[in-house]
Amino acid sequence: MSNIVEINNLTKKYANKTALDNVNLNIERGKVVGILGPNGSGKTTLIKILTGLLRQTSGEVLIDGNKVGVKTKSAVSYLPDRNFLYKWMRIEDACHMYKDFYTDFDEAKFNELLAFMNLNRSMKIDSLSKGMHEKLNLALVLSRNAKLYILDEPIAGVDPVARDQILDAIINNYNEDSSMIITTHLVRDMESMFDEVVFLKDGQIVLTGNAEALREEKAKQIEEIYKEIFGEG
Ligand SMILES: Nc1ncnc2c1ncn2[C@@H]1O[C@H](COP(=O)(O)OP(=O)(O)OP(=O)(O)O)[C@@H](O)[C@H]1O
Repeated sequence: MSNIVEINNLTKKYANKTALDNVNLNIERGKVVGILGPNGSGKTTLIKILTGLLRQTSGEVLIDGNKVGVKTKSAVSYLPDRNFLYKWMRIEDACHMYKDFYTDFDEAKFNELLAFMNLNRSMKIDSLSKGMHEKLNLALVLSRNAKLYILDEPIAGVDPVARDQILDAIINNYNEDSSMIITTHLVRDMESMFDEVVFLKDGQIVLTGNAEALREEKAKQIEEIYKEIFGEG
């Protein structure tokens, strides 16, 4: 089984909106895949189906050969696009929560990542800035020894210094035996990380391929291809 993710004819409809329209996608093990698209293109819907937070309307999703469920949830380490920690906590408590929830949580790695992010265990969650929150959340998510990491908009809304730190943490802590899916509309900052890219427009994949091959074929950066597809300046 070489694919960590297999998505066949996936459709998700909300009441009067088709958010994903017959999506087919395979993701090979050991790859970093960028899911690229502007607001409303269906990125979060796709991620929520992969993580089991939402049910599809039709189609099939397999992670590591299994339908999304308890087994796949334990194989996936997920960074949601919003904060998931309680305000009363200190970083210390967040660490304990993760240790209790996930048997694959590596506390030593977490401590290393905290130091790298200039955070410490006694800090209170409600005193953290948005960038600090994002760094903490990422430190928690990357400290699991998961088969698949899913990061939803990991650098949205953080300043350039925090952004660089977050990108370095992802690059330095990515283990080549695992796979990573990252959604973003901040393509310029992230494109060097991607092995594969998937352009999602109005719930459909309009272009996908190896990032380097696409750059060569089109003689353009991924960012320029993105602008061409989505018409963003
Ligand atoms: N609970 C919901 N009920 C109805 N429509 C929804 C719901 N959630 C999302 N949608 C719609 O589905 C489409 C895809 O939304 P989704 O959040 O997946 O996009 P996205 O690419 O993640 O956007 P963003 O970058 O803004 O998070 C949008 O048109 C959105 O309005």
